[in-house]
Amino acid sequence: MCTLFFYMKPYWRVMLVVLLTILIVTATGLLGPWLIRAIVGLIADGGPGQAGSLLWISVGLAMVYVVRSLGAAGVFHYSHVVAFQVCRDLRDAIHARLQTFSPAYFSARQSGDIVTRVVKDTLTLEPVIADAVYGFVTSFLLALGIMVILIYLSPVLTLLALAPLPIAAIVLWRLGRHVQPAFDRESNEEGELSAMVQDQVGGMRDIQLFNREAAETHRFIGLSGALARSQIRARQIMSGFDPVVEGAIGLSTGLVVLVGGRMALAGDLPVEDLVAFILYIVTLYQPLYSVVDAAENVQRGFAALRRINEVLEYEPEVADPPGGSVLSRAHGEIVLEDVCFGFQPDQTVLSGISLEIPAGGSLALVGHTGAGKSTLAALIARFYDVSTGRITLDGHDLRDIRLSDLRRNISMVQQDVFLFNASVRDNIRFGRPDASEDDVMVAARAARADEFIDSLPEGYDTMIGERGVRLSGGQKQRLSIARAILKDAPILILDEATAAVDPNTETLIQKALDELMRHRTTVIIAHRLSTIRKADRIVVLKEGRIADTGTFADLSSRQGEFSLLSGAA
Ligand SMILES: Nc1ncnc2c1ncn2[C@@H]1O[C@H](COP(=O)(O)OP(=O)(O)OP(=O)(O)O)[C@@H](O)[C@H]1O
Repeated sequence: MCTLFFYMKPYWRVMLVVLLTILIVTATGLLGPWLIRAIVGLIADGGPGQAGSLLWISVGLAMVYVVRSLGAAGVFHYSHVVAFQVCRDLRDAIHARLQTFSPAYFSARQSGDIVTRVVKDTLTLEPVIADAVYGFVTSFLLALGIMVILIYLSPVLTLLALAPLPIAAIVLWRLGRHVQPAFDRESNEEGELSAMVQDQVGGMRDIQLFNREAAETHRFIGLSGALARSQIRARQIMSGFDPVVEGAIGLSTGLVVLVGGRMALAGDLPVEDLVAFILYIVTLYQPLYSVVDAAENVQRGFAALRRINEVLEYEPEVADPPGGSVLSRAHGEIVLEDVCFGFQPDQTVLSGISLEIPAGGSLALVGHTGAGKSTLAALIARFYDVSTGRITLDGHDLRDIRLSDLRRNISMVQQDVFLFNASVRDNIRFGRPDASEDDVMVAARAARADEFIDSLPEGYDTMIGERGVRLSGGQKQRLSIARAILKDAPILILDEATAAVDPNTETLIQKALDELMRHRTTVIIAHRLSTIRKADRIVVLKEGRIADTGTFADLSSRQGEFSLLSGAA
């Protein structure tokens, strides 16, 4: 709830307008039955002189309802103005927060669930802010005003009229306690369903290739059915609310008519006061009605807010150091001192790694699959923090350098290339949005990507589809190399950068990469040992430890782990 108020605060002026309008709506709501009371009084008194007064009160009554409806329109409009803006701010905040999380956060969660939190959960709060918050304020003010009037009209009848209220409130509260877990379950299942659809859409080729359509449909139907059951269960509990309120109104009105009617017959209560009393009781229970109506939104809103807060309050494993040192362009000396790391506390992926890569030097990491090569590269880019030991860049512990400065100094070409659903040009420009058209073309040429780009229907303007689906694996890899070339960072990490291209193209790209590596500190990960021949130093990793190290010539002449890998290559 605090989160909600925090995000509503900037809109206090508009909220003040809404509050003033609510006062108008409340005042006119109280005035309506009062004028009807006056009309009944006039009629009861009778006599020829009453016709003029009747006209004026009728006009007044009509005016009251016109003003009330205009006020209600104002409340509706401005409350939604606030609500949608608060939702937008929350959405922006949660999205901005996600940008600061390390890969550990994303690998532990389903992307569809994260999308649901950003897009859907934030919108679930809209009716809470627009209707519920103002609904509660209006209801409270209206109830307060009516109580004053009722006591003024007849304290005894007021007591009778209010008798069912505590019972109704207790029953509603007890029902409400069951609704919240039902809505929590519903929200979580919605997230799971989105995640499943996202997963299935991404993996549709494999689903079809392995003939898993029926099984996946069955899985979907299972979760979809569970969601429907949760939704029905929550509404089933909610359906108990209406009869409670209706029952309370009925009981209250019945008691007032019985006792108030006898009082009127005995001449102890003017008939117009009895009429007004009955009208006010219905109006008094009306707020209870809107509270009940709003309750569903509020319960759903709370469930959504909990999921939003989980993201907003999540402490990223890798964070900017407070007052971290500023690093403009690094020389590129990287040192690993007795580094150990595991993705989970009880897991060891790398242990006892000590390495030095001088500025401008190149280091190749080789080893069997799963040896920890990509993990080591990820530690240098500080996607994760080391468990023990430390990594330094130009003598600074990575944890002391501002993340944006560190990442600005690193270009990475990864095995699993990620491209955005944008034009070829924008994808190459991703790391340097201000790059000129010429710079983009020079980078594309250096990565041997220019030829295939020119053959695309719209050249550099061609949209490449989600994750670059309209390109081949080798084309994607060349675009990602062009992107790294354009970024022009002093540290280059090539993680199987040429694995997806044919041998001829690989030779061409290798030339471009050799050129690129010349002035940069480079970490190369490759299974094809031919690509690391020129590295200053090669480190052989085995089960997360350094098994051997030396130049290509050194290692080739020894009968160690490297020769086993060469044999495999
Ligand atoms: N996000 C993760 N969470 C948990 N364990 C992981 C994660 N990523 C990798 N691992 C594990 O860490 C180990 C090292 O993986 P890594 O990707 O570094 O190996 P690699 O040497 O680069 O392999 P390859 O040559 O196949 O790319 C593996 O056992 C892998 O299962």
